[in-house]
Amino acid sequence: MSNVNRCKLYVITGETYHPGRELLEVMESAIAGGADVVQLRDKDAPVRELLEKARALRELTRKHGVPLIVNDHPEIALAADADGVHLGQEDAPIAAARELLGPDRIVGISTHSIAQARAAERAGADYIGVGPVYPTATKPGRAAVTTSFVAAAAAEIRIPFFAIGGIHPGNAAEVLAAGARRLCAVSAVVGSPDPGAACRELRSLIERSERAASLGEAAPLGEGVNPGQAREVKEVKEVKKVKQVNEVKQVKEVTVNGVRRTTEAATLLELAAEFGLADKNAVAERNGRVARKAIWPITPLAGGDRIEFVQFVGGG
Ligand SMILES: Cc1ncc(COP(=O)(O)OP(=O)(O)O)c(N)n1
Ligand SMILES: Cc1nc(C(=O)O)sc1CCOP(=O)(O)O
Ligand SMILES: [Mg+2]
Repeated sequence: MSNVNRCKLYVITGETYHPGRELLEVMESAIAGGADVVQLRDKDAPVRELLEKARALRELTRKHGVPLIVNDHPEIALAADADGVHLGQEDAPIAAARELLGPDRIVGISTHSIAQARAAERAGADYIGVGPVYPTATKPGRAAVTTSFVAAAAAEIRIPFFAIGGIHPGNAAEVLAAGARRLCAVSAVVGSPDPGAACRELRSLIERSERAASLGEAAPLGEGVNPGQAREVKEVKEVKKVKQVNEVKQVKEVTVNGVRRTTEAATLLELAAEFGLADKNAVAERNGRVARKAIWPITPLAGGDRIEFVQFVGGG
């Protein structure tokens, strides 16, 4: 079965957003635009109808090599041979879904606080939803968790997380800057007259944020970045470094704004979170080089590092 690690743009069905257009046509357009994981979510359909939709989406997603997740119903996920199930905090427990679906299918869960995110990771979830980042008509009445939860998840959670809730091309950059590497959307995609175009916009923002993340860190203050091969080599090195630091949490001594302290933070974002800066308008310097906020999640910390944080207040 598939894994979600490689997935960046998660699109969930929402038929009320596209009256007069077929489910399969809308989702095929989303996939063509770059949706790389799809969820069947239908809160109103009777079970038999839900199973039919799941089977139809299974055929479509299989044709395109995209994982299919079924919302709420592990048994329908199994019957339709979907790749996995998405659970909410009030749905079946992760362990029960895992028992039914086995070790290879995907079990994801919604989280609305860092405590729930930690619990999901401990319980063996394959991924979590982090949201709703913004208020959304798709989930009325649920309070927004804001980008501060995104930043906290980026600093701490090691399984993949998808930021969800009110995300659209106009605010996705803010969510990505807070540390999200994966986005999830319903209305912005399936409610768009051109779901493929909406996905292309979201994907291009994700890819731009990834590029910014891997480019920025090596640039000394005021100096440009060399394009081409050097960049690719550096990207690979950065990813390897972050993987290594994420595997082993080490106590290290660093100097922050001139003051020595010990920390277990593995990345600049984790260190920023210790100072309450993860969701603030701030910039950092690491060993004399500017590290823009977009790259904090992938900037490793090493013992002896000298970090300067500058927080901007009142727009200045
Ligand atoms: C990827 C993803 N994240 C969150 C949700 C919401 O799940 P839940 O809280 O169970 O609410 P419903 O979708 O069931 O109304 C999701 N479906 N997918
Ligand atoms: C179904 C759902 N779950 C959420 C959560 O935070 O758990 S937010 C959400 C709705 C997402 O839809 P849209 O992209 O239209 O805002
Ligand atoms: Mg649910």
